[in-house]
Amino acid sequence: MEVGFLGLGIMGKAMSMNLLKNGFKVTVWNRTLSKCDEVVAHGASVGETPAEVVKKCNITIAILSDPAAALSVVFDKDGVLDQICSGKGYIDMSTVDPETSCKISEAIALKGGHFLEAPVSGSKQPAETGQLVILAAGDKALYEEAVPAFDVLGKKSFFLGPVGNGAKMKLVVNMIMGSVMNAFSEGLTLAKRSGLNPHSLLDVLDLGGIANPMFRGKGPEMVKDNYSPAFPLKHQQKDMRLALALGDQNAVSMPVAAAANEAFKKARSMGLGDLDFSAVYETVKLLKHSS
Ligand SMILES: NC(=O)C1=CN([C@@H]2O[C@H](COP(=O)(O)OP(=O)(O)OC[C@H]3O[C@@H](n4cnc5c(N)ncnc54)[C@H](OP(=O)(O)O)[C@@H]3O)[C@@H](O)[C@H]2O)C=CC1
Ligand SMILES: O=CC(=O)O
Repeated sequence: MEVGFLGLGIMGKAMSMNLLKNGFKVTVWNRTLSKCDEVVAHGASVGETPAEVVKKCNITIAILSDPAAALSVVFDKDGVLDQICSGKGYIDMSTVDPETSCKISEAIALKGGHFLEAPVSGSKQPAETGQLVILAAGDKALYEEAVPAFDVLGKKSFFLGPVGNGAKMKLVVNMIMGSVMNAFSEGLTLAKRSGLNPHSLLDVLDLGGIANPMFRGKGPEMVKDNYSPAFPLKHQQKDMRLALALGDQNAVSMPVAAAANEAFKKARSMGLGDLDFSAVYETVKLLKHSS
C-alpha cells in the first residue's frame, strides 16, 4: 500500500517510520524540508508540496500542530485541495477542533475526494511502537481502506460516526489528561513541601485506584526536572483551549479545566511551551509558601 504523509514532527516522524518498517511505500512532505532526511534514509520518497504528495498517493495522512497548520496545508497554494479528487482520500490525524475538521471535510467533498479525521491518543513512544488509539470519524469507506495502516499505527481504532466526533473525543480525553497533570503536579509539590519523599508518593499512587501509565511514566522524570518533550506543552494548552470552547458551545461548566488551562498558559509565558506538558509542574513549584 502506498501512502502520503504530511508533517514530520514528533508524531509524524515516528508514525511514518513505523509505516515504512511495516512494508508501506511512503511519500513524505514537511514544511521544513530537512526534517525529511531521516525517513528518506529509511526508504521514503519526498514530495515538494502537499499537492505533489496527494497527486502521487491515493491516501494521504497528515499530522500537524494545530488548526492553523491543518487548514494551511489543505487550502494554501500547492495544498491538498489542488490535487484531491474522486478516488483519493485525505486523513487528518492532527488534534484540532470539530469546526476545522468540518471545513476541511466540506472542501474535500466539493472536489469529489474522501475525508476522515483520525486524531490519536498516545504520545511519542506509542507512536514509535504502533500503540496509538485512533479516533476516526467521517467517510466510513475511507476508514475501511485505511485499516491496514491503522493496524500498524495503533493498538485500537474507533470509528465514531460523522466528522467532528473524532475531534470532540480527542479534546475530551486531552482535557481530562491536562487537568489530571495539574493535580498530579500539585500533589508532587505538596508531598515535597510537607517533607515527604516524592518517590514514595509515586510508589503509593502506583499501587492504588488512581494508578495510571502517565503517573508511572512522567512521575520519575518530573522529580528529576526532566521535561524532554514527548507531548509539547504548547499543544496541550491548545487542546485545553479547544476543549474549553467545546464546553462553551455545550454550556458545560468546566472550572477544573479552566484552571488547568491557566497553568499551561502560565507555563508558556515562562518559555516552557516546547518542553513536555509535564513542565506545567514548574508553575506549581514556583508558587511561594505563605508562611
Ligand atoms: N506529541 C504527542 O504526544 C501527541 C501529539 N498529538 C497531536 O498531533 C499533532 C502533532 O504533534 P507533534 O508531532 O507532537 O507536534 P510537533 O510540534 O513535533 O510537529 C508539528 C508539525 O506540524 C508542522 N507545522 C506546524 N505549523 C505548520 C504550518 N503552518 N504549515 C505546515 N506545517 C506546519 C511542523 O512542521 P515544521 O517541522 O516545519 O515545524 C511539524 O511537522 C498535534 O496536533 C498534537 O496535538 C496527538 C497525540 C500525541
Ligand atoms: O495528545 C497527547 C496524547 O498523549 O495523547
